[in-house]
This record gives sequence, C-alpha cells and structure tokens, in this order.
Amino acid sequence: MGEMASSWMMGAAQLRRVAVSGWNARWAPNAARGWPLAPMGAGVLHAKGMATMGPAVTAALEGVVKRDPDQPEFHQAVREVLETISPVFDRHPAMAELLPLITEPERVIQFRVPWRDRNGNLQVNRGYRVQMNSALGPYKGGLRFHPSVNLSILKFLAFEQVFKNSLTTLPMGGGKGGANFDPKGKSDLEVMAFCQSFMTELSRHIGQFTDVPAGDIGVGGREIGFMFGQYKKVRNEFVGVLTGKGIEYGGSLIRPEATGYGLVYFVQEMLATKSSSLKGKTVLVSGSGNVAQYATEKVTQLGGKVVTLSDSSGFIYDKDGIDAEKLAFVMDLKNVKRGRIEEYAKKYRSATFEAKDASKAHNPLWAVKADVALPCATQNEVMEEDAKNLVAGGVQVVGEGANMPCSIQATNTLLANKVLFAPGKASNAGGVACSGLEMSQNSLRLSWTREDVDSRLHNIMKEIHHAAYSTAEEYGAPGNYVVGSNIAGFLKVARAMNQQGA
Ligand SMILES: NC(=O)C1=CN([C@@H]2O[C@H](COP(=O)(O)OP(=O)(O)OC[C@H]3O[C@@H](n4cnc5c(N)ncnc54)[C@H](OP(=O)(O)O)[C@@H]3O)[C@@H](O)[C@H]2O)C=CC1
Ligand SMILES: O=C(O)CCC(=O)C(=O)O
Repeated sequence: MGEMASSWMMGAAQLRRVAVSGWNARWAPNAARGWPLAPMGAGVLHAKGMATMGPAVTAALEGVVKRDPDQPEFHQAVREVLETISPVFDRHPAMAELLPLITEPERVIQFRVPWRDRNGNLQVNRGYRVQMNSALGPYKGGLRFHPSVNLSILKFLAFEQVFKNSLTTLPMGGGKGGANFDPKGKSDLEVMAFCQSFMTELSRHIGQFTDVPAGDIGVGGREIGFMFGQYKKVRNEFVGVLTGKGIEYGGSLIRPEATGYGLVYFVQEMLATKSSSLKGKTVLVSGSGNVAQYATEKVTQLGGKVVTLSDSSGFIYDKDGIDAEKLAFVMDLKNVKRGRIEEYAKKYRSATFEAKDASKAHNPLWAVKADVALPCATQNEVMEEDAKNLVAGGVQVVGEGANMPCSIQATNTLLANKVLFAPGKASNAGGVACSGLEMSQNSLRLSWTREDVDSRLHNIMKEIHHAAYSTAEEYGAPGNYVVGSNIAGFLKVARAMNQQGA
C-alpha cells in the first residue's frame, strides 16, 4: 500500500487539512503556501472506528489535481472537504458517485474587461464567473476585485460557497467571480468605468433566477452600485440580480454588517458550549475591511476587547482596545478615505504599527496574547508558526471570518491543541445568508426592519452552529466543527443532486 493510501487509512475524523505528503508530492508541485508537506502523526486528532478514505475519494482528489495541476488553492479547498466526508459514503455508498461532479464547476466563464484610465489609456483586465453548483438554487456568491485573482482562487471560493450556502438553510447554489483588477489607488470614475465594462459582459450570464453575485474583497457598496446600474441599462430590467445593494434601491438592512456580526454570533455559540462568553475576552482581528470592521463592532458590543487590525501593509496593536469611537475612525479611513491602517497608530497613542515583513515565517499579529482570534483578511494568512504562536498565547477559540485563512498545518495545530476552531464555511456564512434574505425581500417587494433582519441572521447562525455541532457528534467527531460543517453541507447538496437526477 502506497504512502497516499496508508495516510488516508487513518480516517476521516482526522479533520480537514490533514497532511498527505505522498499524494501532495506526486500531484501538486505548485502547491499553495501552507500546502501540507509534514508527515502524518503528531498534531493530528484521531477518532476510533472511523471509516477509511475510499477509492472514490482518492480518485476524485487525484482527478482534480490531474485536470488542473496549477490550481493549488482549489486543491486545498477540495481536500479539506473530501477528507472529512468519507464516513458519509459508509452510510450512503451511492453518494460517492457524485464526487467527480461536485469537484467540477457546472460552468466557468472567462472574459476580457477593457476600460480607459484617467489618462485615456486603454487597460485590459480578465474577468471570471465560476458557476459551481446549482443543486440548491441559483448560483450565489461574491465578486472579488484583486490583482491576485485567478481561476484557482475563484474555484476554491466557489467550491467553499456551495457548502456554505447549503448550511445557511436558504435555497442558494454556489458560485464566485471577479477580476484581476486592483481598485486601490483608482479614482471613482476609473472604478466606475471598470465596473461598467465588467458588467456589460457578465450581464449575459447572470440573472435573478440564474446567478446572483455580491461583494467580496475589493467589491463593496460603491462597486455593487456601479454594476447594478449597468445591468439595468443593458438588460432594461430592475431586478434583484445583485445583493449588497444600497438601501435606496433594494438592498437589505444589516447586509454590510452580516458577515462580521454572523461570525461573532457563531463564536458566541461555540463559547456557550463551554459555558463561556465574549465578555472580558481579548480578541485579535486581522484585516480592516468589511468583515473585520463589523466583527470588531459586535465583539465590542458584547463586552470583548479587540486589540489588532491589519491591512496588506502591516498591523496595528492597540493595548487599550478598539472602542466604538476608534472603529468609526477606521471605517472612515478605510471606506471613505481609502487610506492605510498605519494612520490609526498616528492618531492613537495607545497603538503601535508594525509593517508587514514577507521574509518572516510568521505574522507577529498572531503572536499577540489573546483569548480569541478572528482572521478576517484573506486565504492562508494564518500559517503553522502563527497557529503555534496563538496556542502559546493561550487562544481558546479561532473563528474564520475570511475564506480559508488558516493553512492546513495551522488548522491541525489548533485542533491538536484543543482550540475550538470554526471553519469559514460555517462561521462566515452570515454574509451570504443575509444576501439570501435580501433576495427574499426583493421577491416580496418589501423591506424588513433592521431588528427583523438581525434576528433572522442570529437565528441562522445558531442553526448553522447546531447543524455543525450535532453532525460532528453524529459522525463520531464531537466538537469538530470542520467535520460537522463539511458533512452537513455536503449531505443537503448531495441529496438534491440525486433527486434531480444528477
Ligand atoms: N464581504 C463579505 O460579505 C464576505 C467576505 N468573506 C471573506 O472575508 C475576507 C475579507 O473580505 P472583505 O472584508 O469583504 O474584503 P475587504 O476588501 O473589505 O477587506 C479586505 C481586507 O483584507 C486585507 N487583505 C486583502 N488581501 C490581503 C492580502 N493578500 N494580505 C494581507 N491583507 C489582505 C485588505 O487589506 P488591503 O486593503 O491592504 O488590501 C483589507 O483590510 C475574504 O476572505 C472574503 O472572501 C467571507 C464571507 C462574506
Ligand atoms: O453574499 C453573497 O452572495 C456572497 C458572500 C461571499 O462571497 C462569501 O460568502 O464568501
């Protein structure tokens, strides 16, 4: 038996992101930062009596890498799910047949996006929409505008989105899109020109009953507004084809807050299982965009103290905590002035700024002593060294606000040290859940109050927590939210695919 097979024999309860060095070495030469290269063993949890990784899972994983060897983030996301759902196939062997289907997008659209900059020069970017799975409803998922955008990143995000949307309890399939466009440093007119060109093409492929995009990194209210306006012009229809819209033209109250608030609601539920709460806890938050801002707001409202925020140039540490007034400064800095987080340390004497040093194996933000950590910036931002630092600093809970911010080794390190760990597809699902509520309001031609939407969001996060928690117990991995989320998310999609004659 080869190294690959013997590693997989260790069982699905080993959680996601388990290292399988043989498989990795053979098929993933261009592996993502954080791709598992460490041998199995120390740091990996074991559960007795779990099923072995079957040939269908092996074949599906190999197939994914063989088909697209240059898509490491997509491989990482697929592995995380497939390695934990094996026990499902002991109970439902026929479902294994679906693996090659769920790991292949239903459709990938790629297009050029020409636009003119402030000097009248022609610029060309590359736009995409990955329509991953429509078993549960219209494709649903954000658009990312960032220079790093490529098919590997969008396929990983779209794949995660399928199971995340399944967990929300709402009827939404999964998709993701975006462009390698960098809004940083661009004028409003340049961003508008880009968004209009992007939507001119995308409008052919989306629709309120087909595919409903929203925001993600680099796409906020401004960009959604420009794209909605262009869709309306091109299609001559005013419909809920995007979510995250302005309140004035069909947006939902609480959508801007929803991902950050939802994350904190989920963490509250996790702490409650240990008869604990956020009150008095010190919290690390990374990023300073949409998710980070509202996670900070909710933590503070619940009596916790957020002491860090970051952006791609570095992080600030404020020993006194980021209270409501300081957060208002951050929101103005980031959402209006579009400035750098370093400005915070110039304004508040209680804070220090440390510039990002890419040569370091760890990010000093995660070495700050804290009870709770909420990575809310981007994928693979918490590496193994960072996880060790978090553990050394006494962290009790890590909740992923971003999509896949923890590398495989980082996750394993946290789990092995009995840190409560929430995978993004469960803990950051509040954003897309609220988008689902925006779609419902658009269909009803009604607007619900802030309190109504917030209470629905809160209930959905409780339900997601319950589904992840109880499914983990049912499948013999109590307290393992990775196993619970992946299995609960997969089962609903798989049943729907089977019923539709997949
Ligand atoms: N918005 C939403 O509703 C949802 C978002 N998410 C996920 O949450 C994360 C953050 O999204 P969101 O807050 O909307 O995005 P924003 O664009 O509002 O903010 C992103 C933040 O992350 C930082 N960041 C981005 N890329 C990097 C990088 N490579 N290295 C360091 N810092 C980086 C940005 O810094 P800088 O400005 O310097 O680039 C910024 O502070 C993403 O993973 C996204 O997929 C998940 C669910 C829903
Ligand atoms: O609100 C949405 O449709 C998408 C949110 C998103 O992109 C995500 O959950 O990662």
